[in-house]
Amino acid sequence: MTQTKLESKVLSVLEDKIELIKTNKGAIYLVGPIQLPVNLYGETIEFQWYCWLNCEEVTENYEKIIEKLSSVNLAELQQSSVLSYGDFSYGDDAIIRMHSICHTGDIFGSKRCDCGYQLKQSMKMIVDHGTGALFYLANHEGRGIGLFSKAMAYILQENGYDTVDANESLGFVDDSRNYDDAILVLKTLRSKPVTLMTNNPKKLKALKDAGLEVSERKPLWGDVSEFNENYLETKIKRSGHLEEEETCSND
Ligand SMILES: Nc1nc2c(ncn2[C@@H]2O[C@H](COP(=O)(O)OP(=O)(O)OP(=O)(O)O)[C@@H](O)[C@H]2O)c(=O)[nH]1
Repeated sequence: MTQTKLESKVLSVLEDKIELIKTNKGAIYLVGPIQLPVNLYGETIEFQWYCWLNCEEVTENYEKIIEKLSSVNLAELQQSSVLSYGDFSYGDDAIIRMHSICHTGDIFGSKRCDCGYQLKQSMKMIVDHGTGALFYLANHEGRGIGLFSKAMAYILQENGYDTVDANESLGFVDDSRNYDDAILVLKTLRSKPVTLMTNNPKKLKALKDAGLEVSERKPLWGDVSEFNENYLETKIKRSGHLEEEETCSND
């Protein structure tokens, strides 16, 4: 597609739904909220959906950004998004999840990990809680190694390596995920404390280091089977994932 001049109606409809968030590498353009009715365990639940795009260009002239979209092959890249539920900006008590994309677990329902279970269960916990958000982090595949390298890591795991050794044997660190952009989006959407659903202390630390108040952590274990028991055990023994529920201090 070629770059075209926008109709004024298109611009006026879209620009109210775009927010600029400055980063140290440029900007995040956050678009939303968009109504998203979701089929969650057979029930239709109304979420609010936002998506964001990272750009080096920083401008409040959104026309410049929108006009470029058709000439940049965004489908070849990954964009992250967030589903919010209830009064996420102002509700006193909100529960959130920073979910790292897992093509095999989230989409195919692979039982080699617990990701698909965690995704659905966290959405259910948000709805049960009444207010919350699920951040779906699209640049986190394979703990940051990407899908193709994860396939390689799986082959190594079929040959006796655990998750950590497999990543490291391919020249990666065990976990290279970064939460900075998601945290900036979270801060834009909400300033009050949050409860975090995770077993991973690094996610807690990332939020606290960014000055966010995390009032509580909710663990998210489940869907244990013969296919993922070694993977789950490696998370606790080697990656430092936490087993028990606990209240977080904010120091
Ligand atoms: N490299 C690698 N990544 C995996 C494997 N299985 C799942 N993943 C990825 O691991 C990420 C999820 O990380 P986990 O360690 O399961 O969990 P976490 O996100 O650190 O912590 P929780 O918040 O408790 O889920 C996703 O990006 C998955 O794609 C694997 O065998 N090897």
